[in-house]
Amino acid sequence: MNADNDPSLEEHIRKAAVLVEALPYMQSFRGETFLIKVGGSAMDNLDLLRSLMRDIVFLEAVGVNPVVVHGGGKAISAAMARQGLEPVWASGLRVTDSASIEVVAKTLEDEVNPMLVEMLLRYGGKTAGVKGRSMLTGERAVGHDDDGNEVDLGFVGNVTGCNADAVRDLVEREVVPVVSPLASEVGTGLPLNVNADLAAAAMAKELGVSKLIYLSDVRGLLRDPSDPSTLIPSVTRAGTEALIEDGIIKGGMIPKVRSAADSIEHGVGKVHMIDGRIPHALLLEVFTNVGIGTEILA
Ligand SMILES: Nc1ncnc2c1ncn2[C@@H]1O[C@H](COP(=O)(O)OP(=O)(O)O)[C@@H](O)[C@H]1O
Ligand SMILES: CC(=O)N[C@@H](CCC(=O)OP(=O)(O)O)C(=O)O
Repeated sequence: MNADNDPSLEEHIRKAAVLVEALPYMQSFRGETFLIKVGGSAMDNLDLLRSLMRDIVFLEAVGVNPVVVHGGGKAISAAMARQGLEPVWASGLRVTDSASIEVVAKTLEDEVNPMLVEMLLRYGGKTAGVKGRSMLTGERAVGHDDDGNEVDLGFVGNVTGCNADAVRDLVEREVVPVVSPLASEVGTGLPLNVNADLAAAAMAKELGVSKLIYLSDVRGLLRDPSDPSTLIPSVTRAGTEALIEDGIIKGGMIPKVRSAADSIEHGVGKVHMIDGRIPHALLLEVFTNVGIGTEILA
């Protein structure tokens, strides 16, 4: 049969060509570990979330070792509202009292984590949910109000230690770990609520991954957060500090970027910040040279 006069065959040939275009990327990433942080804001649309989980299964099938750390800030706020609890924030972190930490743990470990595991399984992935607090240790974080006064954040932690042996073990068995962002308090063993970006960066450092990929609801780092056309495609670690000093990077983006920069200083190859609202954002970023988000380099 001649492809010239068979449009359906031409379409199949085009699809094969798309696969082959990804070959050099697949060859260079084979055997590498990517830490993928899925933010709560990338979970708004369940169809897109399922599609993202399928892309993660795809990565695993072509030889990459994906490790997932998830957030779930929006789900926590919704669960708190159902219990009549009002979310309070300081320094971009949720002030977490003893009633709230129960909601945080239940939402992240018993709802969001199993949902992601279930989605990965549905696409034929091998996967296991992992409680962050079985690996991460932390100490109480201190927040600040707008006037710079210290705020007691309750059961909120900074990560001080990470024993990722359980995750390495899963990766070696080609199982995709899905990790929830809580830590055990040093000394007491109490659960601490950890910002998921910080948990992801700590694990990325410990695992020495080649890529740390943040999926959120913005195109990437923007010069003007309200204007997607101001995307910063590439920035160095030092460049991010300048963007913070200039007030371009604000709010919850500050801990994300600082922890990302710190992870690069400690051996992580590259950080990508991409928009989970774009279908196949992850595959586009990794397997093409389109570069749809922001990359942070050494
Ligand atoms: N310079 C910036 N570029 C992009 N987003 C920014 C910037 N400064 C602040 N932001 C805010 O950071 C948010 C993303 O961070 P965050 O809320 O922590 O996401 P997630 O919960 O998905 O991890 C964006 O929705 C945006 O409002
Ligand atoms: C201390 C703190 O703020 N913890 C976060 C943990 C979840 C998270 O970080 O979720 P996202 O990635 O969706 O923002 C919280 O309670 O919302």
